[in-house]
Amino acid sequence: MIEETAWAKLNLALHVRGRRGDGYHELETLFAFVADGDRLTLAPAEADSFAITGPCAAALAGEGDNLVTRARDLFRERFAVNGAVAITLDKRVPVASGIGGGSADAAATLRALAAMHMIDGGDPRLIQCAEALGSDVPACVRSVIALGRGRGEALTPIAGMAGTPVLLVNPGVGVSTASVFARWDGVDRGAIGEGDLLDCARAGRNDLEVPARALQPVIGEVLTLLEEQADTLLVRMSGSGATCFAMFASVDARDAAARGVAEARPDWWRMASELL
Ligand SMILES: C[C@@](CO)(OP(=O)(O)O)[C@H](O)COP(=O)(O)OP(=O)(O)OC[C@H]1O[C@@H](n2ccc(N)nc2=O)[C@H](O)[C@@H]1O
Ligand SMILES: Nc1ncnc2c1ncn2[C@@H]1O[C@H](COP(=O)(O)OP(=O)(O)O)[C@@H](O)[C@H]1O
Repeated sequence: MIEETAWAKLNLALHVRGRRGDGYHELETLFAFVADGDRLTLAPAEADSFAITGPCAAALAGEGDNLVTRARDLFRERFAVNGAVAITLDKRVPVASGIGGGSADAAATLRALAAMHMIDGGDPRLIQCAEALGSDVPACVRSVIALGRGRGEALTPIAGMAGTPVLLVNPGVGVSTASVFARWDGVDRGAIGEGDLLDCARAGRNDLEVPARALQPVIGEVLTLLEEQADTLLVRMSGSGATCFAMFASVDARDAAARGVAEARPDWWRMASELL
């Protein structure tokens, strides 16, 4: 049996640089990953099966299609391997929430199947599978801090900030990534700078915040609540929202903020963790 964590993805900065002819947008983004997320379990079996459990499972219950089974099928096709597999997805992060839940699940499935078939994690066919499954999936396969370009798949790993305490907060509303991109105003506000990661992130922005807030104004309340917490290093919305995060100078500051958020908004989803 193989267990994999689908580490949740954060965009420390997300600059939209232009619209492309293929329906995607040209991005520059600082990807980071959280040491927690959904959990995948895979085991060889007599017949294929797929079960979803966990606190956020209900949001996916009605959907026949899942990025996990798509990743499984594509992997088998590209690597020409057989063998049934029983997969369980413990869904712990909210669906359609800007932290790459589905992308991270697909990536974890690819990593687990590669391990099961003794295929190297850097095999170009694995990266091709990832690119075919979604713009964020290649970054999620590697799950290291990286600058992403293109539609997010062209990656340059960068150093810094592993272990930084982080708090993720979601107000319980799903946001469609395609709808948020469609509302971007088309203005290129410039590149991400070079140098220290935290300085670059702080000087950067999330260009999808304005369009996401237009669809879900509650995102503004999440950002305000996080900004009110003590000792934050960076407060920002991730991806196309609605999850926002704060990075902290200490574990104590993060834990105090988690208590503060729980008290103010007991109905909002929270995850206290640290950067990978
Ligand atoms: C915005 C980001 C930032 O990391 O994250 P999430 O909000 O999804 O977490 C990503 O670019 C999302 O990546 P991913 O979720 O893999 O998107 P895909 O399945 O490839 O595309 C979904 C839709 O988003 C839009 N899209 C996505 C990526 C991109 N560079 N330009 C786009 O315009 C397109 O409308 C596309 O049809
Ligand atoms: N394993 C999965 N987890 C989450 N969403 C999934 C999964 N498989 C398919 N989806 C679909 O992908 C959509 C985007 O979900 P998700 O990847 O969580 O978005 P985001 O990257 O914005 O957090 C969902 O609305 C859902 O319909």
